[in-house]
Amino acid sequence: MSIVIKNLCKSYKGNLVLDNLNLEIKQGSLFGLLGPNGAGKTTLVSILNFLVPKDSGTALIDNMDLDKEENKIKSICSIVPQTYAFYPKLTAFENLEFFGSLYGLRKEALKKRIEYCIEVTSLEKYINKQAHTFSGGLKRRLNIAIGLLNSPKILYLDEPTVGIDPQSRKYILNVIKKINEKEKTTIIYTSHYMEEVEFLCDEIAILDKSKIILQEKKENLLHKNSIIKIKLLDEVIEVDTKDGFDNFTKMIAKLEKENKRIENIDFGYKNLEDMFLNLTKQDLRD
Ligand SMILES: Nc1ncnc2c1ncn2[C@@H]1O[C@H](COP(=O)(O)OP(=O)(O)OP(=O)(O)O)[C@@H](O)[C@H]1O
Repeated sequence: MSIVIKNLCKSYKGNLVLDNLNLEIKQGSLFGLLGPNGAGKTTLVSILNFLVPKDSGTALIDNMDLDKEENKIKSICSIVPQTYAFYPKLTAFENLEFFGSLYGLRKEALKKRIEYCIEVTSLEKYINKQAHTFSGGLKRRLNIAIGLLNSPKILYLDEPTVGIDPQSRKYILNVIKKINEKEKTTIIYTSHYMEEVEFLCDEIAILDKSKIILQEKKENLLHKNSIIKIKLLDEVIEVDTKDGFDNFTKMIAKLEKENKRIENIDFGYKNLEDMFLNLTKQDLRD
């Protein structure tokens, strides 16, 4: 279930949020969408889920046109929003039953799907408790369980680990990995937590100032991280240190022996966060 976005534009009252945005997400990908506050991540995800209208541009979801196949697209997609999307006074089970019935699930099919969603998110002990009594981590898990009810082929998760402790975060990340691996669900994951995205995603894009400023496979990004550039007077030597620093120390010794003068050494980005801050610059966003 691939996603192909072309020249997507969106403004809110003259404030340009998405400017001719182009993006491709492959089927089965665990795709990390990063960006500073206000970059437009939620707007993009909301447009793809018919929650916000676009101004112009096209999007194909599994080869279906966003402008023409709303119902079919809705039937294969699901969004787990940043905010809690359930009724606090209902129990977890009642919430799942209610939202499952909105998807047209009935009787045995509904029961089976609810059981699956409860199992994946380990909510067994809490299904008869009212949702407002849940901890932050449990609320997030219930949000995800609801998002899985329609067996989505594409699942959008908008900052699903905000405000929860490291244990719950780790648990939720593993749940998401499992869904991607077992059900081959394409996952679009927005987050501010770089280490989460580094752990979870196989491809990463950064949205900043209304454009995609980087899209790369994670392995390529990590490979770039391991490259040290030694700048001489008239050449740049790249040393890959992914297997350790032996190559680097050998190269330095060789250059010394050859009496080559080193002008500068660029150690690259320390990690994804370092790269993110470098690319999006460090100024504070509103
Ligand atoms: N309904 C709206 N009306 C007017 N402006 C909006 C609306 N929704 C979002 N915006 C503005 O659009 C810009 C992008 O917001 P959006 O929520 O899409 O960004 P984001 O990348 O998801 O941010 P965050 O990481 O803080 O959640 C922001 O400047 C925001 O203030």
